[in-house]
Amino acid sequence: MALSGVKRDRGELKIHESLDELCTDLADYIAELSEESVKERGIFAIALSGGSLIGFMGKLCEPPYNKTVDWAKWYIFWADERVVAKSHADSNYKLAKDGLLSKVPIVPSHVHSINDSVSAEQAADDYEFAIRQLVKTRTISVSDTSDCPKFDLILLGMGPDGHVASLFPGHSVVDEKEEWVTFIIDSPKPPPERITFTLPVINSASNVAVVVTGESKAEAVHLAIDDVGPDSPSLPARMVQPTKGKLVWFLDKPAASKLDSSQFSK
Ligand SMILES: O=C1O[C@H](COP(=O)(O)O)[C@@H](O)[C@H](O)[C@H]1O
Repeated sequence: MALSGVKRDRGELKIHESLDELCTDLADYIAELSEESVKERGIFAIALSGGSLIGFMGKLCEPPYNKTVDWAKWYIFWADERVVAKSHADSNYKLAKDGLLSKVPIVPSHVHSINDSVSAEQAADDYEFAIRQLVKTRTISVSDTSDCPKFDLILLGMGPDGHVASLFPGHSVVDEKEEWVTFIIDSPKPPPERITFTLPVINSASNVAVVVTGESKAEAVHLAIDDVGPDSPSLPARMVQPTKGKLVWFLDKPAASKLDSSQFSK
């Protein structure tokens, strides 16, 4: 690993020499959290994102992880989803199914995807309702500081504009405080209709990992992590600040290339 450090208030930074190294480190991290969570409460409730993230999780489908991870204890959710058919190329569910879920022995009834046959608003309401039922049975834990669900792990990607899940910079959805799951119908990145976890839910998780690669995202990484002062735009990625949970950034060197390394504490 090129550099690993802790940045005050911005969590742990893991900067990798290569994508292969990042993928191995990410698989180790997820496998360890799964083991801890299953030991502690018999369940691992994990929320995925779409985009490049799923490809980076590919090593979980290979030895040793495909045999050592307790897949039967996994419950799968999505931190954001596009409101398209599950068979559509833009579907985050399809991406995860093709790249991960179909390759490991996850219990089909543990996979909680959205209702894709209703409006974005209804899909968000239905998804929040489903999560509320699973919080009642403690399949998903509950935060002790808010009434929010406490996922064992939420995995996020980040766009070059600094969006995470489907929380886009300057969109009112970023300010949503009441709902657990909300919707947008005017996403600046296609497709336009999406549902997304809100920041209170993301920030109530036990663990949040943000996985970012490539030079095109270096400026957003800098704005999301460095001490940039009050006049800089506050990106949704910067608002990812788990209240009690642990935040880890998985970066490659190009994505980390604009970080102010003098601000690192090793
Ligand atoms: O639209 C989305 O974009 C982000 C970032 O995707 P990436 O391909 O640039 O990694 C993703 O995390 C989110 O889930 C997705 O809906």
